[in-house]
Amino acid sequence: MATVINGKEHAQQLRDNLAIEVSKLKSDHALVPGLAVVLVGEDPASQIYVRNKAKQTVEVGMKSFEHRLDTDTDEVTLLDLIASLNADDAVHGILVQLPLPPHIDEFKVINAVSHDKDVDGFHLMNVGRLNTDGGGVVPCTPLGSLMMLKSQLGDLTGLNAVIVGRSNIVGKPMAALLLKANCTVTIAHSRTKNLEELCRTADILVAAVGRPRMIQGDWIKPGATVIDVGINRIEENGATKLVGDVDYLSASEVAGAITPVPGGVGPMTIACLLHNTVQQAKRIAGIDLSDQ
Ligand SMILES: Nc1nc2c(c(=O)[nH]1)N[C@@H](CN(C=O)c1ccc(C(=O)N[C@@H](CCC(=O)O)C(=O)O)cc1)CN2
Repeated sequence: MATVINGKEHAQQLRDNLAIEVSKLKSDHALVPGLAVVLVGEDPASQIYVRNKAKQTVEVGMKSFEHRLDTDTDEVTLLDLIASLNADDAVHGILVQLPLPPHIDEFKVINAVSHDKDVDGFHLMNVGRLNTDGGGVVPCTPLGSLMMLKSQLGDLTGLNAVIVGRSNIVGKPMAALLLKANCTVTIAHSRTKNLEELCRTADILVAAVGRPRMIQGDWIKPGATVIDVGINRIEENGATKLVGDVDYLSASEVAGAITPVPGGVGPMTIACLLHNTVQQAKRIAGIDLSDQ
C-alpha cells in the first residue's frame, strides 16, 4: 500500500514555522503582515475557504482583512476596492477568491492587484517571473504540491512528471515548478491521446482535471508518487462526499505515495497562502528574504 502524504501535517508544520517568523518580524522589525481576502458572492465552498484563510491568518499572528461583496457587485466597485487595498500600508497581501461571478472579468481583476501584493501568483508579472527567473510569487496549490513532493522524494532531478490538467492556477505553474526542479515534464489534458499510457510513464503524477476519480489504479506506474489536486463533491449512498481526481482505493494499491482528498493538497494551499503573504510583507518592507 502507498504511503499517505499527509497534507494536514505538512500544513501544520509550515504554519508553526510561519508563526515563529511572524513573531520575529514583529519584535525585530515592528512588522505585522496583513492579508486582505475579497469574496464576491455566496458560493458555499468559497465561503468555507475564505473563512479558513482568515482564521489561519490570525492564528499565525498576522492581520486579516475580510471583504465580502454581494453577488451582483459591479466590476468598477470591485476594482475600486482593490485600488484602496493596493494603497493600504497595513495590507501586504491581497487575494480575490475565485471563481468570480460571470459578469466580472477575472483577468482584469487579477491584474488590478499590485504584483507586489499578489499572494496568489496569478498576476502577469508573477506568471512571467515564474517562467523566466523564477523569482516571483508562486501559486499556492502548485507550491504546496512541490513542497510535499520534495519532502517525500528529495531531489526530483531526472524524474518523469506528468500533469493532467492545463489550468492557469494549477497545471501550468506546476509544470514550471517541476521543470525548475529538473524533472522531464509533460502536460496532458482532455484532448491528449493515449492518456492512460502516458500516465503510466510518470514517476510523478499530478491530477488536476476536476473529474471525480478519473485516474484509476491501472493508469499508475508501480511506486509512482501521486499528487491529487482534485476537490470534487459527489453524491454517494445518499450522502455528499469529497473525492479527488484519482480513484484513491485502486491508486493506493499501486502508487508508492499518494495525497488523500480531503487532507492532502487543500490544507497546503492555505498554508502556502500565508507563506506568500509573509514573503510579500518582507519584500515590501525591504527585509532580506533569507534574513529570518
Ligand atoms: N484566489 C484563489 N482562488 C481559488 C484558489 C486559490 O488558490 N486562489 N484555489 C481554489 C480553492 N482553494 C483556495 O482558495 C482551496 C480549496 C480547498 C482547500 C481545502 O483545504 N480543502 C480541504 C477540504 C475542504 C472542504 O471541505 O471543502 C481538503 O482538501 O482537505 C483549501 C483551499 C479555488 N479558488
